[in-house]
Amino acid sequence: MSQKVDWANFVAQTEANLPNVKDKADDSDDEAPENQAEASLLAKIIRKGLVANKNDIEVQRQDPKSPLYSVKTFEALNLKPNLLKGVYEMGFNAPSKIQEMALPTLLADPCQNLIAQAQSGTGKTAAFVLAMLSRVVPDKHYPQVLCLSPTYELAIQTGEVAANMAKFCPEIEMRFAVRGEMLPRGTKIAEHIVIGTPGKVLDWTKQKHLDLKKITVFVLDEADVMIDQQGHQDQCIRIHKDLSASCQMLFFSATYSQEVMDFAEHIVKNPIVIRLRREEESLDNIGQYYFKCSTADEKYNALTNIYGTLSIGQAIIFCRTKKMAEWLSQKMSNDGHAVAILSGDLTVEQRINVLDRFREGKEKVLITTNVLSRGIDVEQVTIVVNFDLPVNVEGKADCETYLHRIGRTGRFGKKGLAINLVDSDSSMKILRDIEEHFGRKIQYLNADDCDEIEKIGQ
Ligand SMILES: Nc1ncnc2c1ncn2[C@@H]1O[C@H](COP(=O)(O)OP(=O)(O)OP(=O)(O)O)[C@@H](O)[C@H]1O
Repeated sequence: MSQKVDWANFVAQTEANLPNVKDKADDSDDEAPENQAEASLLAKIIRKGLVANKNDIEVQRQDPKSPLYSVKTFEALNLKPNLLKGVYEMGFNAPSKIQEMALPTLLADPCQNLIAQAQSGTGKTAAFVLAMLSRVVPDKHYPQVLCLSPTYELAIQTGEVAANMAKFCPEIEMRFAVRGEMLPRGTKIAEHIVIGTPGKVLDWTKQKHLDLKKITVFVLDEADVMIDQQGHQDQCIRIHKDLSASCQMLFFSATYSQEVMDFAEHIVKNPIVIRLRREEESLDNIGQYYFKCSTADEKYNALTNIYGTLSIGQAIIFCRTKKMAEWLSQKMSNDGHAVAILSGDLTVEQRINVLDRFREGKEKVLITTNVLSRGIDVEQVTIVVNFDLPVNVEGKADCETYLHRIGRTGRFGKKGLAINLVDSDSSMKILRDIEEHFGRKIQYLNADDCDEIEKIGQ
């Protein structure tokens, strides 16, 4: 996994790819406007929107309203020299706003508890991983840091970030507590950092492999879903109860409902609360559009029409259910469109394999469910498609999940696109509710109205 944001290279690559798409789309405009117009228009939007400004990140760093704005340097944040080396090796030149604001609290002595919210892709993971690595006392050979993630994939990704950052700290040892990891009876974990999912961690504490009493730093990533979802909530509360009173509690997420925030403040003693910007503002970098279709088949056609554009960079297509993801992937493959699928039905090995291939760019278009809606960081994802809009158990708009899904693009100051496919009055209503929730218009992508689209793309 590449941690380095190489904007210039990405722009160069994307621009190198664009003429083909444009040529193809322009030709098709003449010959088959019905079928190709959407692809052509999308290509224009991408040209204008995604590669508009080569110095974009630097410009954002100077803008006090940007999540990348920061007046400090990593040196000023008092990191250990070998950690600092690791941070620079990852290509991080300056901290983002959440890193600048959270790190003094994360590293404070005596320890401070923290509940932090900052938008997707602005460096939260990097911030808490730095704290985790900074707190380890290497010559004490027992688990001192526990980090919980909601999914297998996210736990592995966090471990990879930690391993990259600790490149010059070979004395720090880590272990994953995730599905598929087995320990012989009687084994006591001796690694300093344990990163895992709540189910496995609980399992290992019950079997006495893992002693939570000596944990000094507890990180809850995607804290809102961990607190809000019944299964996770029970497990997290049980784990939390076994931690010592002096353990530092660090909660991170891009979204918190008021209820979840109240609960978090109830279980975390005297926390510092950092909320960088209102969640709706985190949509700044992501152009949002929708296609209006009449039937599910039309949705499928719209998707295949823009397939060429999706694979300019990389794209993630979200479906509501595993069954739908399966159906879509099968149908697209049968029709000659290369796609990969990642759903909860795959084995652990298959899931890792698919994600690795996607990260390496061997797969351009990935179909998935909400299992990948949070935290997954793949630099080249330029477009997110909601084949189905996200809904909660009551069938109403799930705005948090929408934000997390589209946050798979537009990461660390980059531009991204979110395309929503709407096929019924009820899905139109969900779209309108999402618009209202964030106070943002989701633009109608009208294949017949080029002028309008040209304006949107600017
Ligand atoms: N200071 C930095 N300079 C440059 N790149 C950075 C910096 N901090 C993080 N990044 C990169 O930005 C991307 C997003 O960071 P990260 O995954 O930490 O975001 P996040 O806020 O945890 O996102 P999410 O809410 O989706 O979990 C990653 O590719 C990461 O390597």
